[in-house]
Amino acid sequence: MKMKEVKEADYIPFTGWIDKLKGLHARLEQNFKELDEFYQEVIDDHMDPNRQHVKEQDMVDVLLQLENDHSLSIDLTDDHIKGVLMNILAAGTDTTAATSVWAMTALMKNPRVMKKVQEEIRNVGGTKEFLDEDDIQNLSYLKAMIKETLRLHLPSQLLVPRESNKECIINGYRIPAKTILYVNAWAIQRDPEIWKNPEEFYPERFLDSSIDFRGRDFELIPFGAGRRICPGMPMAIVTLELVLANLLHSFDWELPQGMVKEDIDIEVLPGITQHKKNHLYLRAKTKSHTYK
Ligand code: HEM
Repeated sequence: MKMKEVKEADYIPFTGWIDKLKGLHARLEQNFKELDEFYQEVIDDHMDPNRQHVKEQDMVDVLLQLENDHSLSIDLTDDHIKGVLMNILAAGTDTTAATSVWAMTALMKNPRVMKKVQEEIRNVGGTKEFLDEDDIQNLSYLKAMIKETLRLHLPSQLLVPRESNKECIINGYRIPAKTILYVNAWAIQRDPEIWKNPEEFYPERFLDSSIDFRGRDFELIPFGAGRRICPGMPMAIVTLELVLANLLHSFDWELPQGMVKEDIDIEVLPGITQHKKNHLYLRAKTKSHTYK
C-alpha cells in the first residue's frame, strides 16, 4: 500500500484531471478505506475488556480515556484518534527512518567523519552495552553530524505547502491571495551564498555555530518553521540520536566486498519523503561477530 503518492494536482492544480486518468483518485479512496479499517481495528483491540490486564498503557489507551472523560476542551472522537495515529505513522516513522539511512550513507562516504564520531561515542559509552538519553547529551559531534545530515538530506525538501490568505509582496514578487506556496528548503540548505562548500558533508560547521533547526534560523529548516513547524521534532531528534549513537557504538561498518565508498550513490526516490533510491548495504562487525 503506497500512502504517500504525489499527485500532479498537489503541485499544478489545473492538471488534476491527469490524476483522475492515472487512477490516483481511486487508489487514494482505496488507501483511505484500508487505513481507516486498520485504525478501527487498533481502536477495537484497545476497547476489548480483556485488555484491562495489560500492565502498561500505550498512546491509544490514553486517547480513549480522554475520549471517555470529556476532560478536553474539544470532544475527542474515534476520528480524532485515527487522525493522531495517522500523523504519527505517516509523518513520524518514514522521515526518521530515511534520515538514519542518509546519515549512515554520508558517514560511509566520509570515513574521516565516521572515525571522529565513533571515537566520541565510544569515549563516552565505554563498555556500556546501550547508550541512553543521558549519555547522548555529551555527544556534541554526533549532534553536529545529525544536523549536517538534515542540512544535506532533509526528508521533506519542500516542507508542507502553504496558501497565502491575502496578497503579499515577497522580494518584489507579488503573490496573489490563495496562492499555493512551496518553500524550497533543499535549495536554501545548499545555497552557496549562505553555506561555505555547501555540498561538503562537514559537521564541524555546526560546532562553533549557534545555527539550529528549531525554526529560528531560516537557513536551516528541515523541520519547517512557524505555526506549522514539525511537532514531532523533539521525538525525531531523540530517536535519531539514540539509533545512530548505538549503531555506531556497537558496530564497525563495512561496505560489501569489492565495493568502495565512491560506489555509494545518493540518488533519491520520488515521493513526499526523500528516501535513498538504492538500498545501502553494509556489514556490521563487532569484536566477536560479523553480521550481514
Ligand atoms: C527527521 C525526522 C522528521 C523531519 C525531518 C520532519 C519534518 C517535517 C516538516 C518539514 C514538516 C512540515 C513543517 C513546515 O512546513 O513548516 C513536518 C510536519 C509534521 N511532522 Fe514532522 N518531521 C520528522 C519527524 C516527525 C515525527 C517523529 C513526528 C511525530 C511523531 C512528526 C509529525 C509531524 C506532523 C504531525 C506534522 C504536520 C504538522 C502540521 O501540519 O501542523 N514528524 N515534519
